[in-house]
Amino acid sequence: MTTTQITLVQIDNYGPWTVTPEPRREVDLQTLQSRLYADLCQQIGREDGYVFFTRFDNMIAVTNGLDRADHELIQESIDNRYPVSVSMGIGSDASPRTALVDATEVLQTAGSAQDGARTEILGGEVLPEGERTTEDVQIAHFDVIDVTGTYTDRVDAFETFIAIEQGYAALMRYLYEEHDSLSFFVGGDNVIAACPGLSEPSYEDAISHVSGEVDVDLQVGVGRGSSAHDAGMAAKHALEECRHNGTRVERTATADD
Ligand SMILES: Nc1nc2c(ncn2[C@@H]2O[C@H](COP(=O)(O)OP(=O)(O)OP(=O)(O)O)[C@@H](O)[C@H]2O)c(=O)[nH]1
Repeated sequence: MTTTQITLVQIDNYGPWTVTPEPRREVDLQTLQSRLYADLCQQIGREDGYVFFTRFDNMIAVTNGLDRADHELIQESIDNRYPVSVSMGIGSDASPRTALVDATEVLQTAGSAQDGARTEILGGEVLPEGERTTEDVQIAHFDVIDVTGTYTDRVDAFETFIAIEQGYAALMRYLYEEHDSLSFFVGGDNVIAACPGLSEPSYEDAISHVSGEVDVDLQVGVGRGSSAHDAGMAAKHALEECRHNGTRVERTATADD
């Protein structure tokens, strides 16, 4: 069984900050957001977690292996170096969807995202070290089959962008509603999903659904591990197997098999 630890990272009181004392230059906000995301990638990644930019003001991380002190250190470091601070809510569950619901509740219970008095909240429980297993995280790494030949080298860049985004939208909704999974666009033609312990037919169904709905053809590599990094690397290797074998779904074997 999987147990995904999810951390919701929310910039404190960001809405008011973007317009106080008057609206700030958009390019400066974009620079701040992308630097903060890169920073979190590095700090969470150092502990083998993954973070996804999501809406930038709210970012979602898979943080199996990060304890409370790791979270605190990241918050302190951000506070010391940025004009904004971040709050973090943590949740753990077999279902990534439920883990995120729990993580979200931690912050919502503490107050509004636009409450100037609610800053640097850290709440929720991390997975106790003794309860972690080598199969806690399941990561699925999707990409569009031959995006280069079908889109990038053939149609204009915006047509390609629309096709990729539509594939992403169809996939994220299907995996969320049918399989409690959280999917994130990570650039190029790639989507990474944090999933519960799904079997191969579930992935085949997801790929067929996206193909039927928006005519975008996907392949997926699936991996398990004790952390997002471990599971994600296994998924990348499995995706290479898809490319090598011409298959749609490849999954590294797990103890559940
Ligand atoms: N984030 C991320 N992006 C990747 C990765 N691999 C490729 N990309 C991106 O995806 C784009 C397309 O690369 P590929 O998916 O290898 O190209 P393709 O033409 O679809 O070829 P096949 O995947 O072999 O069908 C690249 O330009 C990168 O932007 C990855 O592991 N992670």
